[in-house]
Amino acid sequence: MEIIHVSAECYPVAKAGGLGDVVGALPKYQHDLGHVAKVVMPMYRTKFLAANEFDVVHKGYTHLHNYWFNYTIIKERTNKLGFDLYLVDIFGLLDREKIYGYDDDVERFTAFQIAVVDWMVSWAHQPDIIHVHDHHTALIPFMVKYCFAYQKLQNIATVLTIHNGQYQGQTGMDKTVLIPAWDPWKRGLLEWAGALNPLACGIRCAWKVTTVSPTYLEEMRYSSAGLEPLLEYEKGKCSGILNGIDTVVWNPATDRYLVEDHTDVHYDITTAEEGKQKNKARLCQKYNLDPKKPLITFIGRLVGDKGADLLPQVIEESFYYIGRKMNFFILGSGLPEIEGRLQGIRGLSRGDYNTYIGYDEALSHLIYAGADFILMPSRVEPCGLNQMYALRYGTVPVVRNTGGLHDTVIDYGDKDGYGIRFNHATVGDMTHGIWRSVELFQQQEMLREIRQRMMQLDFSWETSVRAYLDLYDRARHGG
Ligand SMILES: Nc1ncnc2c1ncn2[C@@H]1O[C@H](COP(=O)(O)OP(=O)(O)O[C@H]2O[C@H](CO)[C@@H](O)[C@H](O)[C@H]2O)[C@@H](O)[C@H]1O
Repeated sequence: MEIIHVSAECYPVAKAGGLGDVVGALPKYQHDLGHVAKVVMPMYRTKFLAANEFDVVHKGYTHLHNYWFNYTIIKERTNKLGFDLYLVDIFGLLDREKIYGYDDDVERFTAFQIAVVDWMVSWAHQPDIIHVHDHHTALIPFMVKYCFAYQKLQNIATVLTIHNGQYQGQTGMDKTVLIPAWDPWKRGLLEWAGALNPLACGIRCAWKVTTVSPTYLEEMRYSSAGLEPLLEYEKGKCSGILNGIDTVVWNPATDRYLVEDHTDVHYDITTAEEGKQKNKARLCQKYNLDPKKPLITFIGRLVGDKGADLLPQVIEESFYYIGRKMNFFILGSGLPEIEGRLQGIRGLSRGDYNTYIGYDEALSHLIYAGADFILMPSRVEPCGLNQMYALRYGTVPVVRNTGGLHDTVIDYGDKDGYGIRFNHATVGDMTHGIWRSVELFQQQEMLREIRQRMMQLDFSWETSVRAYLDLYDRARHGG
């Protein structure tokens, strides 16, 4: 099968979160099973671009309403990522350092999608599947079906994966003029709740829709930022497929970020205790924390969906009610008020709290390796990768029982369990989770046993990749 993934992110080219991880891994595993998997993404000005060699494969000229633009498609020369990588360059729109966050993001991602389909129309052959990811690429299923210029592509099966349904890309209906001439009778497919809603449009127009865990699909039917009735209506074509993790990138025995001049800080299941101690010592030394106390961490976007707004109060209350028995370390960036509060409470630290505000891939790997616990108090968690990375690195996930966290973490109090689960994204529930972490840390023998159990778990792409292939087959042949 030939599968074209269209995405705004792909690790290691450009990543802002879990979307990048998934699009950097899934095609690789599809390729390993003998399929042709291609990734098409915008050509941002990232380090990857400067550090690698590319060939120009296509040049085109098209338009975004009355703005005509040239675009260029370049292909990474060596296929070093394990799949064919294509980057779309549009001068003045995509040639920026950051992925998101510009005033003209609607125009940028619409132009990107137009360039992708315009290029595909010129192909001599047709791929079997166009797989789009999240709202930035979710207009493509509509465009190939109803834009007059792209009719040649209308029989290609389209699949939309929802990595996070909270972000839908809504904008004014006036922006529909940006989409090249389309069947006016289909206007209703673009509109949801009075706005142009690319995610809702993708859910309606894609041949199949997936969410990144089965539980999240269930949850979306009663809580999905306004899309509930749509998910209920379209449930026949939706399925939940749990993400896997890239076990080559995320392996404590070979992790390229775990390097310390001349000291081997890698570890596997047989050397986990010692290996984690060494990484913890490095982390604690660097950030002025106490390696004798449990190290409880958080990595992620500092937004309400991740429960990050609760962290400052939880940390303060934990110190007050449980005592200074633990360290906290937070890595993240997001809403300025949460960043500010987390930085503000650094004044409370007695060598047991610190934070790094920003995005740092290498530091995140050191945290998975060196921490004892990772906190995920998410209000919404479509799948969550942090807990799966943590499990592979022998770090106990302390999670709210929701979405993909429900599907991947069993409380250590239950049969064959290994994590700590709590039910509500509240300060009380989280603080109780922290208290249980501190208690568990004091029972070192049990913690060792749990660590062994966690590190044996298999969250590789193996199963999920087959589920996607099966879904593609059903999309192509009906069913
Ligand atoms: N400041 C920082 N520095 C370094 N690394 C950082 C970082 N902040 C986050 N990361 C990294 O970004 C990734 C986060 O992935 P998640 O899947 O947990 O969340 P995200 O909400 O981005 O993804 C969405 O898509 C994914 C993929 O489908 C779903 O798992 C998830 O539930 C959904 O919300 C991890 O690799 C993490 O280490």
